This record gives sequence, C-alpha cells and structure tokens, in this order.
Amino acid sequence: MALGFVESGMRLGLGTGSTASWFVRLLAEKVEAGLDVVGVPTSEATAALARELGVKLTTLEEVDGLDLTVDGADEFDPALNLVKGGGGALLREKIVAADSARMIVVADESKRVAALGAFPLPIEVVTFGSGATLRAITGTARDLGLTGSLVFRQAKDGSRFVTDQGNWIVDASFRQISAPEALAPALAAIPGVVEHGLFVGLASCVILAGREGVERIDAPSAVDA
Ligand SMILES: O=C(CO)[C@H](O)[C@H](O)COP(=O)(O)O
Repeated sequence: MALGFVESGMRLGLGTGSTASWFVRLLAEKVEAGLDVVGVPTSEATAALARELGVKLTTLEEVDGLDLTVDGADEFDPALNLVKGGGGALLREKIVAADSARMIVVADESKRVAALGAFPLPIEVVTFGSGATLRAITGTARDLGLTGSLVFRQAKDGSRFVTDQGNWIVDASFRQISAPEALAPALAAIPGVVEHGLFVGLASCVILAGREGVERIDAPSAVDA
C-alpha cells in the first residue's frame, strides 16, 4: 500500500529495518518495470540492498529535498509520534524524514502503543565524554519525571555497537514516555547527544498491516496525507 504513494520522478527516502527493506524490494520490482525514482538510503545496509536490487541512489546534497520517505518504526502512538532506532539508523533516518514532504511509516500491530516507551528509547551519543552525556541524560529525564536504566547497545559479537556515523547508542528504558514533545527537545539540547529516536510530528501516516488487512492511519494534524 505504501507503494501506492510513489510516482515516477519522485525523490524517496529509503528507511532501515526489516519492514523498510520489504518496501525497497517491492520498489525495486516497480523500478524493474519502468518506475523512475531516486532514493536516499538511511543506512549503509539499505544502500547496499538498494544497489543490489537496482534502485538508483542519490544524496541530500544532490537533490533539493525529498518527496516521500517510507520507513519502519519500533513504536507509534495515537498522535503518530514514533520511537525509532532499533536498527541503529535513527540519525540518518531523522535527517532524511525531516527533509521529506511526507513520511509514511510501515508497521504491524505489534508497533502500536497507547504511550511510547516500552521499547527502550535509542539515543545516539558522541563517544567523547559519554559518561558525562549519560549523567546529563539521566538528570534531564529525572527533571521530566522519567527514570530507568541507560545501557550502551552492544553488537552481536559483544563489542559496543557503532553507528554508521561512528557514534554509540544508549538505550534508555523509560517504560512510559507520556510527554514525548517535552522529552524530545530536552534530550536534543544535551551536549554529546547527537540525536534521539523520538520522532515527534514527522510521520504523516502509518500503513498498518494486520490480520484484517491493511489499514491507513493518518496523523491527527495531517491535512493532505
Ligand atoms: O528505526 C529503525 C532502524 O533504525 C527501524 O525502522 C525500526 O527498528 C523497525 O525495524 P523493523 O521493521 O525491523 O521492526
């Protein structure tokens, strides 16, 4: 269904993760059949997949903004605020989504929540001074009534996970984030925080695949999504 939003000539943001990779695969079939689009990948993994499947790639330096980004999410709430970054690509994902006229999230029912936060919030931090950054995150969260463990993400081999931008990710288990619109700017203002996985007001709609079929949920503020 997300493919229904794509038209020839569009500049697309290509998300990261298992769900987004299905979109890239379906897009590649359309490209093979003649659809003319270019994509900006949100991770090295998505770039490799798109190249392998013959989807033309570009960069945000070469185009003047994007028409549409299609990406997955770890959680979405009724206002279509998101937690993203389970795949470690939140920084590029947010840059790409923010430069897109529209962001469509593809997800299944397991990602729908009443309030964000059961999925640990990924926060990308600079390696230098990470101890100070963690203390600042803890203090900022506490000021907003949030407590919980902060852990550095590990790679599958047990080493510290390093993002495509060379940073680390801290997963913050706040359990329930009742005011994402307050937490988002507070985290972004901490020195050492590069970006966080709260996507507030960026998603235009969610395409939800469930047992009953496919449902489209528009953001409450969306006028033309
Ligand atoms: O934010 C992401 C990657 O950084 C993904 O979109 C998110 O983790 C969902 O992934 P999946 O579709 O594999 O469940």
